[in-house]
Amino acid sequence: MEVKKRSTPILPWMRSPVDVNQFEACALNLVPCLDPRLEVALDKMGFSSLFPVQVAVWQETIGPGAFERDLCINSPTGSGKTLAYALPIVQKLSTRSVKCLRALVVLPTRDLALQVKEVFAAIAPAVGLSVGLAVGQSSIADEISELIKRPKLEAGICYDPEDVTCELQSSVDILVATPGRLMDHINSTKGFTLEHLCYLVVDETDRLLREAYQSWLPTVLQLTQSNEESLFPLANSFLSSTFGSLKTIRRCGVERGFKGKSHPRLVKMVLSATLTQDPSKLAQLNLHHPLLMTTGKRRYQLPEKLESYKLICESNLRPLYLVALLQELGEEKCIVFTSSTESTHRLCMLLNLFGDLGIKIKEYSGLQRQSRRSKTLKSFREGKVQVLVSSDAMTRGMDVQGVRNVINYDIPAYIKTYIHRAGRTARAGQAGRCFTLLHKYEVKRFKKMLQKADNESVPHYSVPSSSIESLRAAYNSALGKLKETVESEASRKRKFGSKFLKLSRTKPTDRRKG
Ligand SMILES: Nc1ncnc2c1ncn2[C@@H]1O[C@H](COP(=O)(O)OP(=O)(O)OP(=O)(O)O)[C@@H](O)[C@H]1O
Repeated sequence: MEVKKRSTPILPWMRSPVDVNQFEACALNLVPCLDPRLEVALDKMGFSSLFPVQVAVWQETIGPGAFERDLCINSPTGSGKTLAYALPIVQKLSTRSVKCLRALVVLPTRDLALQVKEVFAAIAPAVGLSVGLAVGQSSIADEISELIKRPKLEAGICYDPEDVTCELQSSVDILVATPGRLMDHINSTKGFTLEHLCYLVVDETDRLLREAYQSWLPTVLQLTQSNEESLFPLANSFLSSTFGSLKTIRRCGVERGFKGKSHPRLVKMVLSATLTQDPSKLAQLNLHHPLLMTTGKRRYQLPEKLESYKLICESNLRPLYLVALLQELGEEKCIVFTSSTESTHRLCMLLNLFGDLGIKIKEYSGLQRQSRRSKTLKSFREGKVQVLVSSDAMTRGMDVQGVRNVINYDIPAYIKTYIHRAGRTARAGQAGRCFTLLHKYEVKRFKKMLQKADNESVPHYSVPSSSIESLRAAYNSALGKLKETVESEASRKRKFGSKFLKLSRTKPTDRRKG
């Protein structure tokens, strides 16, 4: 007997969203109330107009009725969600007189946070605001010195650091952070406070809500609520004593509160191309009278100029089909997605053992060190690398100019994954293609999955059999070399592992230092 899956009830406020499709792009000089300094900054970025989602959010956040409601923005990949929240926040903070941390943007990964920081950094200085980053890219000490301003000590007078804590002040107005590093600063950085926070952005919300990351969200919400509401009275008294006398409208509101609520309240903006509708997940955000902004009627939407194709092949011939396809695509920037870090590593090695394909291919995955990943990403952005073989580390939010093609070497398990992977191309109104390599038994499942994004028919893409045949000899030789490379890697790991084990047994303190 078929068991019917119970559908999750939709929250009432989600039933009447604002449709972003009703908005049109708007030339910068026609955007109401836009600060002329920000217009110049946007112009320098090469932007001549605001995209529809940016116009829709601007309308809700600037002018009468501004930010009366928290915003939940569900708009396709590449539609410009970053600027949609960055621009109103920067414009709203442009009139602030005292520097303190007033806007916090949280993202799930370091590379994404870096990307978003660049957007803020391109506009915020134009109105005298500074932006900080807390992602663990540098040592915690370096990060603290970027984020917290120390008082200038008079020559010859030596203060005890405990005595100067009341003078500590934030060096930044806006902070872009990953949850882990944010929690490090909350727990141990003197002078780091969220008590003046006016704006909280949770980007890639569904991903961030899926993982608890040391309870970062409840902690942030508690530290920004009025004293009456706080479950952390000790934390609040610690913060008040460290921050001393700095009075902002927000802080006074938090202190006084009104019926147990702070006023002005903390404004929240949550965004994703696949925003969750799960009431229990959304409840964690404690949204105030939320307004849903979405594009079209469908829950999942692919970019307008994205073309999706399926390529059917035998499982054991997939590498051959991939190489033939890459050869057809030539030097166009392309991302190849696999289902795991392990297969990313092996596939990238195999492709590089194929002989001279005339394209530079690199790996990008969670298995690698951050420094290595950042270097690869930079080369890919600069066009020195044309093909990136990636695990799902590259799936969400990453914005690389000129990516014309995405290839799903492994079929994604969920429509959400398909949407985010495919969304690395066809961004900002550009055209792009997404190819999915399938075994014939996977075709039905793939079709069903894409129907959820209103993509009924995905045409076949065929690679001439002559191309496949001509690659067979090179493939067999590459497979042989791959076996040798994998074996030598494994023996190196074993050697390193036993050395490390010996060291860790004899010198426990050294290991901790390392
Ligand atoms: N007004 C604009 N004019 C021209 N280009 C823009 C504009 N706004 C954003 N862009 C560009 O559009 C691209 C996509 O923007 P962004 O990364 O914010 O998309 P997104 O909606 O957040 O996508 P994702 O869901 O994948 O994270 C970026 O390259 C950005 O520079």
